[in-house]
Amino acid sequence: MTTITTLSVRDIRFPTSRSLDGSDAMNASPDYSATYVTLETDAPGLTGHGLTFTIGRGNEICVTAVNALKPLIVGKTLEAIVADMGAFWRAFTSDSQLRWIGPDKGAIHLATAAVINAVWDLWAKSVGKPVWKLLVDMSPEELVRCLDFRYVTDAITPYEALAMLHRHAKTKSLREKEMLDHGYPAYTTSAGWLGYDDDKIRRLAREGVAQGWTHFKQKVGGNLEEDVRRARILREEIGENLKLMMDANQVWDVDEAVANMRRLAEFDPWWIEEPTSPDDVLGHAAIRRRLGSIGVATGEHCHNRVMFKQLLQANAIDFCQIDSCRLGGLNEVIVVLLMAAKFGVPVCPHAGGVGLCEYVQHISLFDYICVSASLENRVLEYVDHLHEHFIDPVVIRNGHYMPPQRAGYSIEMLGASLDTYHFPDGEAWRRSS
Ligand SMILES: C[C@H](O)[C@@H](O)[C@@H](O)[C@H](O)C(=O)O
Ligand SMILES: [Mg+2]
Repeated sequence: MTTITTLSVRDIRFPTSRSLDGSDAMNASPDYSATYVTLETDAPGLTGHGLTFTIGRGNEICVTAVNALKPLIVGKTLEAIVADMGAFWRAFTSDSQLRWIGPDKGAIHLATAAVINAVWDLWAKSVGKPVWKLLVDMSPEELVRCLDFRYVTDAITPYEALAMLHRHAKTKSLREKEMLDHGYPAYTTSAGWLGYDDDKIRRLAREGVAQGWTHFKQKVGGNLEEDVRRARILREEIGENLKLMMDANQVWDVDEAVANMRRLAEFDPWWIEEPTSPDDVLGHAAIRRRLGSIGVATGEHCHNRVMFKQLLQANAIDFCQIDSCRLGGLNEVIVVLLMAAKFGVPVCPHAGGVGLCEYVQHISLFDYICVSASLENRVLEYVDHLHEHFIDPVVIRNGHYMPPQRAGYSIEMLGASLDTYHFPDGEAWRRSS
């Protein structure tokens, strides 16, 4: 038996706002941050790691929320948890006094993701596999037992999920081999941050094309004429044939989104991401209907499976952008992957931030190998920041994520980075104050 003996949590922040990396129309100066969780066990050398991504001051609230969740996990055995992961997830998200400040949303749900993902990391390490491979090697029955379908059975039942997983089970090994050989297709956001000047955008786009990227994302939603100018620069650099996506990070009202995207349509955007409030399901549906040929993408702020269910039922999205920390960890992510596959909507996970690329590669590999069995209209986000702080950073080859081989969820950070960027007393922060 392996008992989880302690949970510790750290407030880690990177001063990315100084270079405006990660800046967008809503988040002018984010400091990419992580609420970083470590689960110690009584098994020699076995620890689990998880994080939730935030962008600065909110991080301390997530740290406090993780501390509140501690009694729900410390003292449990790994064996008892994984024997019925679905039941564990249900219990973990059902503590009545903590659920009151959710339910299944906000700081408590972000904190849930950090802990739940740490459990997956621990589980995968205990069997010596990367998380994607742990999932791929499970039978459909074992997988479905990890999930909680509460509130979504009107869209997908566990029986349907089982049937969907069985449909592709026989051909799994072909897709696994394909992924190991070629990797999972990705797109880059690195050239398009709102705070970058024109020269930097041009240089980064040119470098991106030379590196083999085929899909580029641009931030929009500031001044419309500036958006137009930057889109022109990007199109000049990437040409007509590569894909350009736009991301407004929620700044527009519905009518504004339609009007502004009609103006930007001459640059042939493949999708408009977060055109309006992430909670406005019907608003997304209206924008999608009115824009016609421009796809609507959202999900990085979609906080639970119920919201995704509604976006899918309302035909509101062309691309489903799950976030590995916004949802309550991998269990809830898998429920959304299954629903999206049932509705025929491709999943293009949100990444970037700190650690999100490391997480979502596992999710997209599993999605392709076991759930969707399709790469059509699917690209995984990539941003080239902060990977150097991870023990097992992502590997990109020719615009593709190469499957990680090391056991776990690839989210463990280097001890020196944890010390340097610890807020507020790490060296990186002491220097600045
Ligand atoms: C503040 C962040 O960098 C966001 O701008 C980023 O997550 C973005 O929405 C994205 O799609 O990558
Ligand atoms: Mg975005």
